Amino acid sequence: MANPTLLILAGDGIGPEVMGQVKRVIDWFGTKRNLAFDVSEDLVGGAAYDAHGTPLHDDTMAKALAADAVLLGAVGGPKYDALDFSVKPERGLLRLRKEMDLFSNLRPAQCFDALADFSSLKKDVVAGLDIMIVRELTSGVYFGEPRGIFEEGNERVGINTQRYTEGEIDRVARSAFELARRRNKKVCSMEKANVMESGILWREVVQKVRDADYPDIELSHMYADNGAMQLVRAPKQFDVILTDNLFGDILSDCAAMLTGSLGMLPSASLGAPTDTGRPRALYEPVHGSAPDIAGQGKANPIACILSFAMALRYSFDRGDEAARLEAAIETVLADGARTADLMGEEGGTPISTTEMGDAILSALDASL
Ligand SMILES: NC(=O)c1ccc[n+]([C@@H]2O[C@H](COP(=O)([O-])OP(=O)(O)OC[C@H]3O[C@@H](n4cnc5c(N)ncnc54)[C@H](O)[C@@H]3O)[C@@H](O)[C@H]2O)c1
Ligand SMILES: CC(C)[C@H](C(=O)O)[C@@H](O)C(=O)O
Ligand SMILES: [Mg+2]
Repeated sequence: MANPTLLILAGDGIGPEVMGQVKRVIDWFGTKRNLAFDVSEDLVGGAAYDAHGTPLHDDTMAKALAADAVLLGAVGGPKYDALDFSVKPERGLLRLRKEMDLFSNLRPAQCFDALADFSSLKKDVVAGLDIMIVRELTSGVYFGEPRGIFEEGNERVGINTQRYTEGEIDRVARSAFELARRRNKKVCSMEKANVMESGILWREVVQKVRDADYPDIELSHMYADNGAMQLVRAPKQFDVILTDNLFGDILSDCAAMLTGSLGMLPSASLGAPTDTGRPRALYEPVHGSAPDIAGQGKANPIACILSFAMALRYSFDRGDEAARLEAAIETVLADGARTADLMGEEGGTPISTTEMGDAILSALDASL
C-alpha cells in the first residue's frame, strides 16, 4: 500500500525553524517505527508572496486538498505588514482553512507536570490541567459578509459581520460532543447570547444537538467574557470548551499561557471525512511566526512537534505512536531541557531549537 502523504508548509519566521525539528521526528518514525510518509513541501504566507506574489498559490491549494494531512509552521511578519489585505500572509492560512472546509479546530491545553511551576498562575491551579478547546474555524466574523472599509459621509467605516448558520453550529457542536465522549463527557459552550443574536442561535442549536443525540454529555453554557475569567480563575473546571471562531482565537491564547508558553500548544483543524475515510486535516502550532526571535535558533519546537503527534492520532489512527511522542516530550521536560521561552525568573541556560530536537529524538530512541 502507498504511504500516506504529508504536505509541509513551513511558512515564515520561526515556522521553518520549528518545522526542521518536526522533519527529523517524521524521519525517525519512518526508520525506527516503520511508519513512513511521502512528504512534500511547498510555500505559504510571506514566503509564497515573495515567490509568487500571492500568499497561497493555486497549485499549493490543490496539493493541500489532495494530501492526507497538511503540517503548517507559521505565517506572517513585519516585512508584510504594509501589504494589501488581500495578499497578507495570514490570508494564505485563512484560504487553506476555508477551502479545505476545516470547521473544527481542536486546541488542547495540557499542563506538563514539569512546567506547572513555570505558569504565571499558582501551581495547584494548573497542575494536571487537560482541557480541549473546540473552535469553529470556517465562519463567523472572520468570513461573514458584508465586510470591508467603506466611505460613509465624510469618514470611513470598517465593517465585519458575525454570521452563523444553524448547519455550521450543528456540525462543530457534534465534533465537540464526539470528543467529549472520549474524554470526561463535559462540554461548556461559550458565546455572548446576552448581546448577540448569533450567540442566541448558537446556544439554541448546541442545546438541541445535545438533547437529541448526546444525552450522556453534560452541557453548560457560559458567556465568553466570563469564560475568559473562569479560564484564569479555575481552569480545571473545564473539559471541552466549544466556541466560535473569534472567541476561540482569543480563549485559546489565554489557555496557552496556563500551560506556560505559547511554544507548547499544538492544534488540529479537521473537516468532514473524505472518501479515504480520513478527515481533511491541517495541523499547526497555535503560535505565530514570532518575529522577535526568528532566525536566532531560540524557538521552542514542541508545539509543532505535538501538532505532528495530533496528526498521528487524528489522521492516521496511530494514537499509540502519538502517545510515544508525547511521552518523549514529557521525559525531556522532566529532565530539565528548556528553550528560552520556558525559563523562569530564576534563569539558567536555555537550549536551542535544534538541541530540543536532539533531546526529543534521544528520548524517542530510549522508548524503543
Ligand atoms: N497560525 C499562524 O500562522 C499565526 C498565529 C498567530 C500569529 N500569526 C502571525 O505571526 C506574526 C506575529 O504575531 P504575534 O507576535 O502576535 O504572535 P506570536 O505567536 O508569533 O508571538 C507571540 C510571543 O510568543 C513568542 N513565541 C511564539 N511562539 C514561540 C515559540 N515556538 N517558541 C518561543 N517563543 C514563542 C514570541 O517570541 C512572542 O514573544 C503576525 O504576523 C501574526 O499575524 C500567525
Ligand atoms: C494568523 C491568524 C489568521 C490566526 C487566526 O486569527 O485564526 C492565528 O491567530 C491563529 O490563532 O491561528
Ligand atoms: Mg490566534
